[in-house]
Amino acid sequence: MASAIIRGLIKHGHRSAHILVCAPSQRTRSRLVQDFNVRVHSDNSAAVAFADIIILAVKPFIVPLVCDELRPLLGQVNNGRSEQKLLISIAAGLTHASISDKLPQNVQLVCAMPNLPTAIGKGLTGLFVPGHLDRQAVDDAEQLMRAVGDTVWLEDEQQMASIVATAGSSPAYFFLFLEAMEKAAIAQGLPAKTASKAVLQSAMGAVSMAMASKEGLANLRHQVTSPKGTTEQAVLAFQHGDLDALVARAMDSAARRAKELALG
Ligand SMILES: NC(=O)C1=CN([C@@H]2O[C@H](COP(=O)(O)OP(=O)(O)OC[C@H]3O[C@@H](n4cnc5c(N)ncnc54)[C@H](O)[C@@H]3O)[C@@H](O)[C@H]2O)C=CC1
Ligand SMILES: O=C(O)[C@@H]1CCC=N1
Repeated sequence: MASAIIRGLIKHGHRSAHILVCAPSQRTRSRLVQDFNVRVHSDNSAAVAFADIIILAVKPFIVPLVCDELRPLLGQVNNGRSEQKLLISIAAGLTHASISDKLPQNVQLVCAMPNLPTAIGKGLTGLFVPGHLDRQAVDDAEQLMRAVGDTVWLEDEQQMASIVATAGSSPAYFFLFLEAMEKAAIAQGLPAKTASKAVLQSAMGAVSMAMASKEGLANLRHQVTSPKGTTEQAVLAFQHGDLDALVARAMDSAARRAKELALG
Protein backbone atom coordinates (compact mmCIF):
# COMPACT_ATOMS: atom_id res chain seq x y z
CA MET A 1 0.00 0.00 0.00
CA ALA A 2 2.92 2.34 0.71
CA SER A 3 4.07 1.86 -2.89
CA ALA A 4 0.60 2.76 -4.15
CA ILE A 5 0.59 5.99 -2.13
CA ILE A 6 4.14 6.87 -3.23
CA ARG A 7 3.25 6.21 -6.87
CA GLY A 8 0.16 8.41 -6.53
CA LEU A 9 2.04 11.22 -4.79
CA ILE A 10 4.80 11.29 -7.40
CA LYS A 11 2.23 11.16 -10.20
CA HIS A 12 0.57 14.16 -8.58
CA GLY A 13 3.81 16.16 -8.66
CA HIS A 14 5.35 15.44 -5.25
CA ARG A 15 9.14 15.27 -5.61
CA SER A 16 10.72 11.88 -4.95
CA ALA A 17 13.60 13.61 -3.15
CA HIS A 18 11.05 14.82 -0.58
CA ILE A 19 9.93 11.26 0.22
CA LEU A 20 11.89 9.04 2.60
CA VAL A 21 10.83 5.41 2.94
CA CYS A 22 11.99 3.46 5.98
CA ALA A 23 11.94 -0.28 5.47
CA PRO A 24 13.96 -3.02 7.18
CA SER A 25 14.30 -5.13 4.06
CA GLN A 26 17.17 -4.32 1.69
CA ARG A 27 15.20 -5.86 -1.19
CA THR A 28 12.23 -3.57 -0.52
CA ARG A 29 14.47 -0.52 -0.30
CA SER A 30 16.25 -1.37 -3.58
CA ARG A 31 12.90 -1.87 -5.31
CA LEU A 32 11.62 1.48 -4.05
CA VAL A 33 14.75 3.29 -5.24
CA GLN A 34 14.50 1.57 -8.60
CA ASP A 35 10.76 2.21 -9.01
CA PHE A 36 10.45 5.73 -7.58
CA ASN A 37 13.96 7.09 -6.96
CA VAL A 38 12.87 7.96 -3.39
CA ARG A 39 15.22 8.25 -0.42
CA VAL A 40 15.38 5.12 1.73
CA HIS A 41 16.60 4.20 5.19
CA SER A 42 16.75 0.98 7.18
CA ASP A 43 16.02 2.74 10.48
CA ASN A 44 12.43 3.88 11.06
CA SER A 45 13.49 6.68 13.37
CA ALA A 46 15.19 8.40 10.38
CA ALA A 47 11.68 9.43 9.34
CA VAL A 48 11.35 11.67 12.38
CA ALA A 49 14.42 13.75 11.51
CA PHE A 50 13.46 13.91 7.84
CA ALA A 51 9.73 14.58 7.68
CA ASP A 52 6.90 16.59 9.19
CA ILE A 53 4.34 14.05 7.97
CA ILE A 54 4.95 10.34 8.63
CA ILE A 55 2.74 7.61 7.21
CA LEU A 56 2.65 4.36 9.19
CA ALA A 57 2.11 1.77 6.46
CA VAL A 58 3.04 -1.44 8.27
CA LYS A 59 0.79 -4.37 9.19
CA PRO A 60 -1.44 -3.58 12.16
CA PHE A 61 0.48 -5.84 14.56
CA ILE A 62 3.75 -4.04 13.71
CA VAL A 63 2.37 -0.55 14.43
CA PRO A 64 3.10 -0.71 18.21
CA LEU A 65 6.69 -1.79 17.50
CA VAL A 66 7.23 1.11 15.11
CA CYS A 67 5.67 3.54 17.63
CA ASP A 68 8.17 2.27 20.21
CA GLU A 69 11.00 3.07 17.79
CA LEU A 70 9.69 6.54 16.93
CA ARG A 71 8.58 7.63 20.41
CA PRO A 72 11.96 8.75 21.86
CA LEU A 73 12.69 11.00 18.86
CA LEU A 74 9.12 12.26 18.51
CA GLY A 75 9.16 13.37 22.12
CA GLN A 76 12.43 15.28 21.81
CA VAL A 77 12.41 18.95 22.68
CA ASN A 78 14.44 21.28 20.44
CA ASN A 79 15.25 24.85 21.47
CA GLY A 80 12.85 24.61 24.38
CA ARG A 81 9.86 23.50 22.33
CA SER A 82 8.75 20.14 21.00
CA GLU A 83 8.20 19.87 17.27
CA GLN A 84 4.72 18.98 16.04
CA LYS A 85 4.69 16.00 13.73
CA LEU A 86 1.72 14.59 11.90
CA LEU A 87 1.43 10.80 11.85
CA ILE A 88 -1.03 9.13 9.51
CA SER A 89 -1.81 5.48 10.25
CA ILE A 90 -3.30 3.42 7.44
CA ALA A 91 -3.47 0.22 9.52
CA ALA A 92 -6.82 -1.52 9.15
CA GLY A 93 -8.79 -1.74 12.35
CA LEU A 94 -6.46 0.06 14.76
CA THR A 95 -8.25 2.77 16.72
CA HIS A 96 -6.98 6.31 17.16
CA ALA A 97 -6.69 5.85 20.93
CA SER A 98 -4.77 2.56 20.66
CA ILE A 99 -2.07 4.24 18.53
CA SER A 100 -1.96 7.67 20.18
CA ASP A 101 -1.51 5.97 23.57
CA LYS A 102 1.86 4.82 22.25
CA LEU A 103 2.96 8.27 21.08
CA PRO A 104 4.07 11.45 22.85
CA GLN A 105 1.39 14.09 23.35
CA ASN A 106 2.91 16.56 20.88
CA VAL A 107 2.17 14.17 17.99
CA GLN A 108 -0.94 14.73 15.89
CA LEU A 109 -2.39 11.43 14.68
CA VAL A 110 -4.88 10.88 11.87
CA CYS A 111 -6.32 7.44 11.09
CA ALA A 112 -6.75 6.83 7.39
CA MET A 113 -8.10 3.98 5.31
CA PRO A 114 -6.99 4.37 1.69
CA ASN A 115 -7.34 1.84 -1.10
CA LEU A 116 -5.12 0.51 -3.86
CA PRO A 117 -6.32 2.86 -6.65
CA THR A 118 -4.42 5.65 -4.85
CA ALA A 119 -1.59 4.38 -7.08
CA ILE A 120 -3.28 5.99 -10.09
CA GLY A 121 -4.75 8.98 -8.24
CA LYS A 122 -8.19 7.38 -8.04
CA GLY A 123 -8.18 6.19 -4.45
CA LEU A 124 -10.75 6.69 -1.78
CA THR A 125 -9.49 7.39 1.71
CA GLY A 126 -11.63 7.37 4.83
CA LEU A 127 -10.21 9.71 7.48
CA PHE A 128 -10.88 9.99 11.19
CA VAL A 129 -9.63 12.23 13.95
CA PRO A 130 -11.15 12.81 17.37
CA GLY A 131 -12.56 16.32 17.82
CA HIS A 132 -9.57 17.80 19.60
CA LEU A 133 -7.05 17.55 16.77
CA ASP A 134 -5.13 20.54 15.46
CA ARG A 135 -6.80 22.17 12.40
CA GLN A 136 -3.48 22.29 10.51
CA ALA A 137 -3.00 18.53 11.00
CA VAL A 138 -6.48 17.85 9.64
CA ASP A 139 -5.83 20.06 6.59
CA ASP A 140 -2.41 18.48 5.96
CA ALA A 141 -3.80 14.93 6.13
CA GLU A 142 -6.66 15.89 3.83
CA GLN A 143 -4.34 17.56 1.33
CA LEU A 144 -1.96 14.61 1.26
CA MET A 145 -4.62 11.98 0.68
CA ARG A 146 -6.45 14.24 -1.80
CA ALA A 147 -3.30 14.09 -3.91
CA VAL A 148 -4.01 10.40 -4.49
CA GLY A 149 -7.80 10.39 -4.82
CA ASP A 150 -10.94 11.43 -3.01
CA THR A 151 -11.48 11.55 0.75
CA VAL A 152 -14.35 11.12 3.19
CA TRP A 153 -14.18 12.21 6.83
CA LEU A 154 -15.90 9.97 9.36
CA GLU A 155 -17.65 11.49 12.36
CA ASP A 156 -17.73 8.27 14.33
CA GLU A 157 -14.69 5.98 14.56
CA GLN A 158 -17.02 2.96 14.60
CA GLN A 159 -17.67 3.70 10.91
CA MET A 160 -14.04 2.97 10.06
CA ALA A 161 -14.71 -0.80 9.94
CA SER A 162 -17.35 -0.14 7.26
CA ILE A 163 -14.93 2.02 5.29
CA VAL A 164 -12.44 -0.86 5.41
CA ALA A 165 -15.17 -3.16 4.04
CA THR A 166 -16.49 -0.64 1.50
CA ALA A 167 -13.33 1.04 0.22
CA GLY A 168 -10.10 -0.40 1.68
CA SER A 169 -10.84 -4.00 0.74
CA SER A 170 -13.34 -3.49 -2.07
CA PRO A 171 -10.99 -3.19 -5.05
CA ALA A 172 -10.32 -6.91 -4.43
CA TYR A 173 -14.05 -7.71 -4.67
CA PHE A 174 -14.29 -5.93 -8.01
CA PHE A 175 -11.17 -7.70 -9.29
CA LEU A 176 -12.69 -11.03 -8.16
CA PHE A 177 -15.96 -10.29 -9.96
CA LEU A 178 -14.16 -9.19 -13.13
CA GLU A 179 -12.00 -12.32 -12.98
CA ALA A 180 -15.16 -14.45 -12.77
CA MET A 181 -16.65 -12.62 -15.77
CA GLU A 182 -13.45 -13.11 -17.78
CA LYS A 183 -13.44 -16.84 -16.99
CA ALA A 184 -17.10 -17.18 -17.99
CA ALA A 185 -16.53 -15.26 -21.24
CA ILE A 186 -13.58 -17.48 -22.13
CA ALA A 187 -15.63 -20.57 -21.28
CA GLN A 188 -18.29 -19.30 -23.69
CA GLY A 189 -15.66 -19.19 -26.43
CA LEU A 190 -14.21 -15.66 -26.49
CA PRO A 191 -10.44 -15.35 -26.97
CA ALA A 192 -8.78 -14.30 -23.65
CA LYS A 193 -7.74 -10.86 -24.95
CA THR A 194 -11.21 -10.11 -26.25
CA ALA A 195 -12.81 -11.33 -23.01
CA SER A 196 -10.51 -9.14 -20.94
CA LYS A 197 -11.11 -6.05 -23.09
CA ALA A 198 -14.88 -6.55 -23.12
CA VAL A 199 -15.04 -7.04 -19.34
CA LEU A 200 -12.75 -4.16 -18.34
CA GLN A 201 -14.09 -1.61 -20.83
CA SER A 202 -17.68 -2.47 -19.80
CA ALA A 203 -16.82 -2.13 -16.11
CA MET A 204 -15.12 1.20 -16.69
CA GLY A 205 -18.02 2.43 -18.81
CA ALA A 206 -20.57 1.37 -16.19
CA VAL A 207 -18.70 3.00 -13.29
CA SER A 208 -17.99 6.20 -15.26
CA MET A 209 -21.66 6.40 -16.21
CA ALA A 210 -22.81 5.79 -12.65
CA MET A 211 -20.48 8.52 -11.38
CA ALA A 212 -21.65 11.02 -14.00
CA SER A 213 -25.35 10.23 -13.60
CA LYS A 214 -27.83 11.50 -11.06
CA GLU A 215 -30.25 8.67 -11.75
CA GLY A 216 -29.05 6.12 -9.20
CA LEU A 217 -27.72 2.62 -9.72
CA ALA A 218 -31.07 0.80 -9.86
CA ASN A 219 -32.35 3.15 -12.59
CA LEU A 220 -29.25 2.64 -14.69
CA ARG A 221 -29.61 -1.13 -14.26
CA HIS A 222 -33.22 -0.93 -15.48
CA GLN A 223 -32.06 0.97 -18.58
CA VAL A 224 -29.91 -2.03 -19.56
CA THR A 225 -32.54 -4.60 -18.67
CA SER A 226 -34.96 -4.88 -21.60
CA PRO A 227 -38.17 -6.70 -20.64
CA LYS A 228 -37.91 -10.37 -21.64
CA GLY A 229 -34.36 -9.68 -22.91
CA THR A 230 -30.93 -11.09 -22.18
CA THR A 231 -29.89 -8.96 -19.18
CA GLU A 232 -33.05 -9.93 -17.31
CA GLN A 233 -31.96 -13.58 -17.43
CA ALA A 234 -28.51 -12.77 -16.01
CA VAL A 235 -29.95 -10.51 -13.29
CA LEU A 236 -32.44 -13.25 -12.33
CA ALA A 237 -29.58 -15.73 -12.03
CA PHE A 238 -27.73 -13.33 -9.68
CA GLN A 239 -30.90 -12.79 -7.66
CA HIS A 240 -31.61 -16.54 -7.39
CA GLY A 241 -28.07 -16.86 -6.01
CA ASP A 242 -29.00 -14.12 -3.50
CA LEU A 243 -26.23 -11.77 -4.56
CA ASP A 244 -27.32 -9.09 -2.05
CA ALA A 245 -27.02 -11.49 0.88
CA LEU A 246 -23.67 -12.83 -0.36
CA VAL A 247 -22.24 -9.30 -0.71
CA ALA A 248 -23.58 -8.31 2.72
CA ARG A 249 -22.01 -11.44 4.24
CA ALA A 250 -18.65 -10.72 2.60
CA MET A 251 -18.63 -7.08 3.73
CA ASP A 252 -19.72 -8.03 7.26
CA SER A 253 -16.79 -10.46 7.37
CA ALA A 254 -14.35 -7.72 6.34
CA ALA A 255 -15.77 -5.25 8.91
CA ARG A 256 -15.71 -7.94 11.62
CA ARG A 257 -12.06 -8.68 10.82
CA ALA A 258 -11.23 -4.96 11.08
CA LYS A 259 -12.75 -4.96 14.58
CA GLU A 260 -10.75 -8.08 15.50
CA LEU A 261 -7.54 -6.37 14.33
CA ALA A 262 -8.40 -3.47 16.63
CA LEU A 263 -8.33 -5.89 19.56
CA GLY A 264 -4.84 -7.08 18.55
N1 LIG B 1 -3.09 -3.47 0.77
C1 LIG B 1 -4.10 -2.60 0.77
O1 LIG B 1 -4.86 -2.46 -0.21
C2 LIG B 1 -4.35 -1.75 1.98
C3 LIG B 1 -3.60 -1.88 3.12
N2 LIG B 1 -3.83 -1.08 4.19
C4 LIG B 1 -3.02 -1.19 5.41
O2 LIG B 1 -1.68 -0.93 5.03
C5 LIG B 1 -0.80 -1.62 5.90
C6 LIG B 1 0.22 -2.39 5.08
O3 LIG B 1 -0.47 -3.36 4.33
P1 LIG B 1 0.13 -3.92 2.97
O4 LIG B 1 0.78 -2.82 2.21
O5 LIG B 1 -0.96 -4.67 2.33
O6 LIG B 1 1.24 -4.91 3.54
P2 LIG B 1 2.68 -5.29 2.94
O7 LIG B 1 3.11 -6.51 3.67
O8 LIG B 1 2.63 -5.31 1.45
O9 LIG B 1 3.60 -4.06 3.37
C7 LIG B 1 4.07 -3.89 4.65
C8 LIG B 1 5.48 -3.35 4.54
O10 LIG B 1 5.96 -3.13 5.87
C9 LIG B 1 7.34 -3.45 5.87
N3 LIG B 1 7.75 -3.69 7.26
C10 LIG B 1 7.67 -4.85 7.96
N4 LIG B 1 8.14 -4.66 9.21
C11 LIG B 1 8.52 -3.36 9.29
C12 LIG B 1 9.07 -2.55 10.33
N5 LIG B 1 9.33 -3.05 11.55
N6 LIG B 1 9.33 -1.27 10.06
C13 LIG B 1 9.08 -0.74 8.83
N7 LIG B 1 8.55 -1.45 7.82
C14 LIG B 1 8.27 -2.74 8.05
C15 LIG B 1 7.44 -4.67 4.99
O11 LIG B 1 8.75 -4.85 4.52
C16 LIG B 1 6.47 -4.30 3.87
O12 LIG B 1 7.13 -3.62 2.85
C17 LIG B 1 -1.64 -2.53 6.78
O13 LIG B 1 -1.75 -1.97 8.05
C18 LIG B 1 -2.99 -2.57 6.06
O14 LIG B 1 -4.06 -2.71 6.96
C19 LIG B 1 -4.80 -0.10 4.19
C20 LIG B 1 -5.57 0.06 3.07
C21 LIG B 1 -5.45 -0.76 1.89
O1 LIG C 1 -6.67 -6.84 3.60
C1 LIG C 1 -6.29 -6.00 4.42
O2 LIG C 1 -6.24 -6.27 5.64
C2 LIG C 1 -5.92 -4.61 3.96
C3 LIG C 1 -6.75 -3.56 4.61
C4 LIG C 1 -7.68 -3.08 3.54
C5 LIG C 1 -7.17 -3.66 2.32
N1 LIG C 1 -6.19 -4.47 2.54
